[in-house]
Amino acid sequence: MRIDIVSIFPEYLAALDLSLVGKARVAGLLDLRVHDLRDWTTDRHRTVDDTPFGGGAGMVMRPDVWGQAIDELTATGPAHLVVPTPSGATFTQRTAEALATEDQLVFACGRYEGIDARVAEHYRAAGHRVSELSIGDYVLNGGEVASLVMVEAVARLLPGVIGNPESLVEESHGAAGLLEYPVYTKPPVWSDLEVPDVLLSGHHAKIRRWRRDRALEKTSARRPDLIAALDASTLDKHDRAF
Ligand SMILES: NC(=S)c1ccno1
Repeated sequence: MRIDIVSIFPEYLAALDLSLVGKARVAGLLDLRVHDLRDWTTDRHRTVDDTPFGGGAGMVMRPDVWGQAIDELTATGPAHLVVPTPSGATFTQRTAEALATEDQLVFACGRYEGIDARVAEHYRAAGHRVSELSIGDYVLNGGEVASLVMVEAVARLLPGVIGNPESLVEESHGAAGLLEYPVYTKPPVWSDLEVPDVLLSGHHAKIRRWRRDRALEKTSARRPDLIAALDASTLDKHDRAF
């Protein structure tokens, strides 16, 4: 997969050189490129914004500059344009799974009051998939942090990035559709708190059942909406599997 991220603060994306995503790039599992939007400007001040039509506070990012950038970055084939915005559809694990199947993602990091609406409109009309996505109901100063979040969520799903793909199944919001059960490691007693006996029993069926019950318990308490979204067959599968 190729991922392009365009920003006026490319250094914001330096975190993607680190840890699992950084290792995946070095290993060739992910072709991730970060670009400075100002490289597509043509004036001496490298201007990327202007005042909003209709008035109002702040500045709007110009469509012509974004158009030059996205045209160049999508020239090699069908790319999915992702625009992080608080007015977008909610980004979830299911969204990450869908984006992880794409050949190329282009993240357009808006700043100021956002990107001229015609950019998304133009690329939809040109046949590109365009997703305006929000990582939550709050406002950031730009799309860079949201892009970091979404790129990490997508990249970790790519083959070879996570050491043990099995761990993707039982983690929160994974295939099981639940929040993850509580996890423990050595020492067996810490701060007068003991690890649950069943986890020390070596009885794998009981451990699976205990984990399933804790996952259901936690999900029911914290995210009853996820329980409601599970169809009966999934819940039944939980009973059969644990
Ligand atoms: N909530 C999101 S994705 C966002 C982007 C910019 N500001 O907020």
